[in-house]
Amino acid sequence: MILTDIEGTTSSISFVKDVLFPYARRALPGFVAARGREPGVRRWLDAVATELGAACDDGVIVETLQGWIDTDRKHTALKALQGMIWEAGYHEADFTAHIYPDAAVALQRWHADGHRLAVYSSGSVPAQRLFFGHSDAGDLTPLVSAWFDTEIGGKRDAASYTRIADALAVAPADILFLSDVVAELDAAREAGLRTMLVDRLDDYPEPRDAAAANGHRRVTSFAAVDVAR
Ligand SMILES: CSCCC(=O)C(=O)COP(=O)(O)O
Ligand SMILES: [Mg+2]
Repeated sequence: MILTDIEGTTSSISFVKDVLFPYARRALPGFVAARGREPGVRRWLDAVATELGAACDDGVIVETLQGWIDTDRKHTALKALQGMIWEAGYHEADFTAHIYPDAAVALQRWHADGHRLAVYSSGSVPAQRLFFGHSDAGDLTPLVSAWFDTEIGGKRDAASYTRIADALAVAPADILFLSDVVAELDAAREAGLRTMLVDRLDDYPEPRDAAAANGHRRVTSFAAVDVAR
C-alpha cells in the first residue's frame, strides 16, 4: 500500500502557493457573502469564530481566513472552505492541478502492478479529489482507493497514521508513506509505517542531507521510489 502527500510530493509547492492560494484569497469575500448561510459552509465559518473565541461578524472571519492563507495555516476549516472555492476554478477551467510527470507515471504503474494507492494531505478530501480529477495528466482519481485529510488528525501526529492504517485495514509496516516534510515522516515512522522523503529540487533547491532527512530514505523523483523496500 502506498500513501502519498500532495503538495511538495506529487505536485509543486509553487502551484499551490502561486495559483491555488491567491485564487482562494481573492474569491473568499464573495464566496462567504453568497454561500455563508449554507449549513455546509456555515459549519466551517463557525469553527473559525470558535477558534477566535468571540462572537464575530463574517468580515472578521474572512480577514482571519485570508491571514491564515498568507501564513499557510493548515487549519481544517480553512482547507474545507478552500476546497469549495477551488471547485469553481477547476470547473471553469481557470487552471489544472500541477502533477510532476514522474509522479503521474509512477502512480499509473503502481496501480497497474496491483498496489493500492491512498492520499493523505492537509487539503480537504473534496479538494484532493478535485486536484487529482483535474490534474495536468488528466483524471487520476480512479487510481486512488482512499483519501485522508486532517479530519483524521494532524500530519505530524503519529496517532493519525495509526488511524489511517486501521481505516485501510492494513498493517502499518505494509504502508509506504511518501512526503516532502520530515516531521510528517517522523510521525508515520513512529506509527510503524515505512517512509520515504521526496526531496523535489524545484521545491527544495538546497537538497536535504542525511542529517536533515533524519534517517528516512530520500529520493528526488517518484522514478526512484522502490515500493518493495
Ligand atoms: C490538495 S489541496 C491543495 C493543497 C493544500 O491546500 C495543502 O495544504 C496541501 O498540503 P499537503 O499536506 O499536501 O502538503
Ligand atoms: Mg507536503
